[in-house]
Amino acid sequence: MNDVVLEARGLTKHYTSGHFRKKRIVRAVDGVDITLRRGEVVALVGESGSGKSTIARLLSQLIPRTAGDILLDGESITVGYGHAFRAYTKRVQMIFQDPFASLNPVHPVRHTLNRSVSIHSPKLSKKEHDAAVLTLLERVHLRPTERYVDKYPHELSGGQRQRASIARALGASPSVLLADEPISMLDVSIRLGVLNLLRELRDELRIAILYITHDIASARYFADRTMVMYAGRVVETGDSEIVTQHPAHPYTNLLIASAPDPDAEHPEGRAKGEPPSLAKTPTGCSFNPRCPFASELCRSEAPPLLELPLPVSVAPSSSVGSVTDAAAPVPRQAACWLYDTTGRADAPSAPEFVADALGVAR
Ligand SMILES: Nc1ncnc2c1ncn2[C@@H]1O[C@H](COP(=O)(O)OP(=O)(O)OP(=O)(O)O)[C@@H](O)[C@H]1O
Repeated sequence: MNDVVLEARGLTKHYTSGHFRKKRIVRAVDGVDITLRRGEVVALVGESGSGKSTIARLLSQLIPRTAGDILLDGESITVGYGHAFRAYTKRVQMIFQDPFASLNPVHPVRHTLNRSVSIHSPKLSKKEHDAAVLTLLERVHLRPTERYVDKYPHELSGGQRQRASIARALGASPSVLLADEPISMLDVSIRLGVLNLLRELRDELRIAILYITHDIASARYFADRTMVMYAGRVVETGDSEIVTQHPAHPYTNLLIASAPDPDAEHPEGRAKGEPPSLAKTPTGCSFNPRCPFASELCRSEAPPLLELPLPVSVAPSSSVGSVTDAAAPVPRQAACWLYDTTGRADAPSAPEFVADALGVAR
């Protein structure tokens, strides 16, 4: 069974800024491949400015792409506006960081959900329509639904507002949710509840979810697969447990090492050093100025995404269960010359964590 719903190949977005001779090209997203499957959460992790939100806007077709292809149910699709855009939006919905962005402050929740239901299911009777609105609230656990339906956004807590905006997105019965930092503005104590709700939607409605976050620890908890982005490119991708427990790319290592302490006063956390300007990325690997292991090769040539073996400790054992029953292992890749197997003399020498990432006994 092919579970792929939404796919992007070579997704690229370059912004032009400045005028005349000072014109600069900002390479916000450069040649990114993403596959979203039914009933699966993919986390897109990276620092501010790495291009995560641009990917969400490209996938939702809110902005045009510079290059690359987007496929919905295997068919290449570019929508401009009008009917084609509305039909696409019905399948691919966005959830924003700030729930106020999708809830009109001057209207009660009922108004927002009425609109969502009537846009996406215009043929319902009045009774069916009203029931659909309450079902949406039930779906996001805003109970008793009769009470929440007449609340204004300012009468709801941050978590309740985010639940209402998720209900609004569900009004379209989407196949894909693009969730851009859906919990980062919420109180730490209620973040887990919202992630658990999204997980329920993944399992019960089999929705494909792209979860955008700067918090790699939450990716481990919530996502099936994790993609790490740096300066507009994917630098590591694989099963979330493997990427977060046996990171392969030096940048993923840095992100994990600087992961926020949840009890800290300012739990945002920051990796040491600064990401490059996307208008003037370094030659070779974009991460090389911050990388303690960079060699001459890293400074001169950008590494491709290289295929990595699964660590022995987590690789599925062929002696357990039937091979045909097992889900296909998630491919694991890193864009780093540390994993070059062609034996180039100018390649970097492997630090200790590489052995762990490759599953070689230490
Ligand atoms: N409309 C625009 N015009 C010019 N540059 C832009 C535009 N939108 C985004 N950028 C640039 O593209 C890069 C990627 O931005 P993006 O918002 O996708 O990153 P992000 O990883 O989502 O960061 P954050 O977590 O802060 O939202 C940044 O350097 C940003 O300044």
